[in-house]
Amino acid sequence: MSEYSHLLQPIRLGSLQLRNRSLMGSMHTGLEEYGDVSRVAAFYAARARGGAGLIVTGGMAPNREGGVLPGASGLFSVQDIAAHRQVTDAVHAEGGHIAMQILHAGRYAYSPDCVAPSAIKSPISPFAPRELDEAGIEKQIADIATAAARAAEAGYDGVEIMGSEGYLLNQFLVTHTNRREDRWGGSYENRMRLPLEVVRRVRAALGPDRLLIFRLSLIDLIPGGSAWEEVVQLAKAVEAAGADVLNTGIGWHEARVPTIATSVPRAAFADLTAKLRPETGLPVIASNRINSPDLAEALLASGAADMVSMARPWLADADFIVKAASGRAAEIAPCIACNQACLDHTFSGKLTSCLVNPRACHETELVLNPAATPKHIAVIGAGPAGMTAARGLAERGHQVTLFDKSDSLGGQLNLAKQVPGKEEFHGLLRWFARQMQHPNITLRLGAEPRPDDLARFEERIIATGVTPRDPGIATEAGAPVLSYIEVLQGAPVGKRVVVIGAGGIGFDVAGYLAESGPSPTEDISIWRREWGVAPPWQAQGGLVPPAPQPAERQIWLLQRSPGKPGRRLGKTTGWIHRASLAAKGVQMSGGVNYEAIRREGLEISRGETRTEPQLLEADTVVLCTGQEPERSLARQLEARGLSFHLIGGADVAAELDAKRAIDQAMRLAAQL
Ligand SMILES: Cc1cc2nc3c(=O)[nH]c(=O)nc-3n(C[C@H](O)[C@H](O)[C@H](O)COP(=O)(O)O)c2cc1C
Ligand code: SF4
Repeated sequence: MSEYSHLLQPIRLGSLQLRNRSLMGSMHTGLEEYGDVSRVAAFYAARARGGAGLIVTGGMAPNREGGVLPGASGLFSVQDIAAHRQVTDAVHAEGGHIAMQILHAGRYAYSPDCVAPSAIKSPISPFAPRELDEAGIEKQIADIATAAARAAEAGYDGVEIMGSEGYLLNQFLVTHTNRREDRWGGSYENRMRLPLEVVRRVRAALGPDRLLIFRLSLIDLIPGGSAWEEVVQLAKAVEAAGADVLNTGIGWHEARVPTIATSVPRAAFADLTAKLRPETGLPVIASNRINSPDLAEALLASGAADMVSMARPWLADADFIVKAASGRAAEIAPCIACNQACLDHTFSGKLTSCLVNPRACHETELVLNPAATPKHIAVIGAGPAGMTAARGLAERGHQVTLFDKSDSLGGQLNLAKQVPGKEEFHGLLRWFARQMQHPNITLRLGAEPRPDDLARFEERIIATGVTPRDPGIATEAGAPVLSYIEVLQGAPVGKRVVVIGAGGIGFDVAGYLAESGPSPTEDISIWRREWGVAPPWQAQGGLVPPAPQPAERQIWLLQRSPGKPGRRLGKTTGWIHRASLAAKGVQMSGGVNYEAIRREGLEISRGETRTEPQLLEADTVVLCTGQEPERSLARQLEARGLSFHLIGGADVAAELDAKRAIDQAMRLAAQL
């Protein structure tokens, strides 16, 4: 029997028989708007081939006013059906099943034409919505039902109605956004009316045989959000209205609690799904931060859910289930929940991909074909760029020798994994190490090759990474200065610390120094206290006041440029880092000039006018002032007349950027 016997067990949902219990959760990738349906079809077909039991598409708008963005994809007319048919055919040809998600964004639509139950602007949108009148409400319901009928015609096995994350249906449910006094507002019965009417009409449009999934918000994480009893009441009513399955939705987009970031403990919300399961007769699906077959299996075995949704893990590895089912779980590329190439891209209007798998959403164009002429290739530097290049080249049939001067693989990933909230890097390093066990890769760790050693290779790839940049600040002899590398390698640090540089590394170092005791990511009760998530799920919206966190150290995090520190942090994660450090008492400040590092601390002045110097007393000053490309070997090769390719930090080292490094390495490996 497989170690994943629960995960791989078939399940019947409505009249649909699925081959296993894994659901690829809905993700709007931006591919749909690219205008090349074959790429969308290839993206989903790869996941069907990789064993996904059921795929749910990214949210499709039922009409123009309901689109997340003005150009958002949808099923607006019968003309759109043929394009969607290509996608469903491609998935079915691989033995998979696919449902289309219908998402009406309501006041979250980034458009001046957005609509909502009441004219209350969302804090995350510049547009105030128009309050729907009776006819407007009927139009939205009818458009959603029509989209469902078209989905059935396009060959989808069913639809998922997006009822969570603060979109239109969710907006009707809570008084936070629904102040109506007609039959669509007021009592909870009235506020439930729209979602329930949508379910009834979608069921009628689909007929009895297609699947109807309702994505239900189990915890809104906003003030005035639904209470648990209301969630249960809605679940029962949705069942009675004709849904087949309940999928878990967590938190509104405007919530100030992280719900999918890497610092969120794995399966942090699965106990909500477990609590809902006995309340209805419907199968339930757990979601959020479930990223390994072991965890999915454990949840199913414990009876927490009937199926497990994984969204981003299917970006990181299109062969998730095939690998799990064939004893190759260790080869599954792990989603580290960084959001850097997926959600951050979506929110910047860029095509989604994946930091660990740059082929995600580039299936047709970034292909590792067998090499026409296999070569002997040296890769110098075993960080993420070097390892990605080595593996890609090896898969294509090249013979690769991978050198690194240190005794271990991973380069700067070994530092990242020390940071509380970045525990996923341990798994990423294990996966990379496993990837290097390829018959075409020879590892030469603890080796610093000289140009003469490299002359015999047909290609040379320099991935030697970075060295910390010297910021050129006047420094008194004996001043207590450390580099971020020394700190993350465990050098002793005092109780009063100034961190110079508020980029990603500065934030990581401040977080590392501010945390004593167990990491909240590894202890869910600490995490809940830190973010004010109510453990017994009784509080309205699931929120309680966060517990104050005693500060172990006095920490300053400074940056030279004026304005908000950490502006270049991830679009969807920057606020989490700022809020987390603020809660730990870290003082963040921009517009700071570093005058001198003294034995007593850091002397600063402020602003362009350079105010009177002030001494920030500190026992340790930590430099997080950027990096320089490490190119000494490249220069030696140049002098020797040997050609080479530069990748990763050795090429561009403005800020450590594993996403760019891995993408660049993979593209080079595909070309050589
Ligand atoms: C790039 C991206 C786009 C998403 N788009 C949608 C969407 O259109 N509809 C939806 O219900 N959820 C969407 N989600 C949320 C996912 O379905 C899922 O709930 C979330 O990623 C947490 O699950 P995971 O940890 O398995 O990724 C999106 C997530 C990502 C990363
Ligand atoms: S970019 Fe990061 S969060 Fe997104 S799928 Fe890849 S590893 Fe996961």
